[in-house]
Amino acid sequence: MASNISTVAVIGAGQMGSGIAQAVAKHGYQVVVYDVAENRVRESVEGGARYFSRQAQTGKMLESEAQDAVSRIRGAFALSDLADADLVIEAVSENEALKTTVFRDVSKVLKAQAILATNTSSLSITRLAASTDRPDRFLGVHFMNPVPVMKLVELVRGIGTSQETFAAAKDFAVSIGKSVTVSEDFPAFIVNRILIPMINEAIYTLYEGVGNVEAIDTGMKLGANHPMGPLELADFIGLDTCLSIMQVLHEGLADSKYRPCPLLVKYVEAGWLGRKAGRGFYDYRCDPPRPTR
Ligand SMILES: CC(=O)CC(=O)SCCNC(=O)CCNC(=O)[C@H](O)C(C)(C)COP(=O)(O)OP(=O)(O)OC[C@H]1O[C@@H](n2cnc3c(N)ncnc32)[C@H](O)[C@@H]1OP(=O)(O)O
Ligand SMILES: NC(=O)C1=CN([C@@H]2O[C@H](COP(=O)(O)OP(=O)(O)OC[C@H]3O[C@@H](n4cnc5c(N)ncnc54)[C@H](OP(=O)(O)O)[C@@H]3O)[C@@H](O)[C@H]2O)C=CC1
Repeated sequence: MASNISTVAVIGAGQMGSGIAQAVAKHGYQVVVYDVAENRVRESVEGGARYFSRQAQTGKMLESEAQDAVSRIRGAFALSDLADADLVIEAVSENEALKTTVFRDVSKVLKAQAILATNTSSLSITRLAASTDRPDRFLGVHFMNPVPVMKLVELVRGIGTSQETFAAAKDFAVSIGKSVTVSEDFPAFIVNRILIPMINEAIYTLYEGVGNVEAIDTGMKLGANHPMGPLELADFIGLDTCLSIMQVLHEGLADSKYRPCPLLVKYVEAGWLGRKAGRGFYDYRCDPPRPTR
């Protein structure tokens, strides 16, 4: 475990917050998970129990280790329950106004020395830091989905992030078994600057009728050895998140090559957000999932 960090709070109990809680609890930290939706908190804690039970069943953890890990994740139903956190990882939806409101509210209950980290996929770390009471103790700690499986964490300093904060976050990421890369604070950082325009291009390829969903995904899986096709991956990430990232790239870099595909906009407007909504480029209510185009 990293020195000076024993309790980690996760705000936002969606797919990323829940995965972060599992990865962190697995490595000995106490974890507190908070979400505005109480049912999400319960589902996240239950999801953690299922994850560790599978780890024990498949021999990846001893039964006793798995049970200990489960007991380290607790749900929180008020921000005041996060008061003893040494590190807070914010993983609410990719919306700047929402995130700054969360930082303002949580700052009131945190210890002065607590580190505040954001799992944002694209937003300016410096600008988010400026909305907090601790820009020196603020940074981007960008996990990849699914968190328990993916090896990388991208670290991003804001202009005011202190060296101590950066070093503590790096030690923490390494202590939970992740490899670290460092990105400068530019829209969407490194991984998403490259990955999400590729996904957007796949959606244009669909929009312009070059190929259907199946042809595009099969092409990239078998032709480029990607583990998931780009449309399957977009559904996995969440189409709302993909659109937000494209908008940040488009506005932040002022280059038309980042224009979000109108079909992506349409799917998000329809509420077809991908796997988490039951429908996106595939309909997950069918088994196996059926392409929607
Ligand atoms: C948007 C952003 O800001 C940044 C991002 O995250 S971009 C997205 C980055 N992620 C990717 O690109 C993921 C691409 N996809 C993959 O790598 C793979 O399809 C995958 C790892 C998700 C699944 O791999 P797979 O071989 O097809 O499936 P499967 O055999 O079922 O799973 C492999 C392992 O992952 C585990 N796994 C799969 N999904 C999981 C999840 N959601 N949570 C926990 N574990 C999971 C499985 O349990 C399995 O573990 P074991 O090997 O220990 O049994
Ligand atoms: N999806 C991905 O592949 C990746 C996403 N990220 C980033 O992680 C963050 C979360 O993404 P993801 O987990 O996919 O999104 P999800 O939509 O799965 O989860 C977001 C969660 O935040 C909750 N929430 C909304 N407002 C608040 C609030 N005020 N306080 C607490 N919780 C709130 C949402 O609740 P409700 O649904 O009720 O609104 C939801 O449970 C985003 O910044 C995203 O860019 C980073 C890496 C990869």
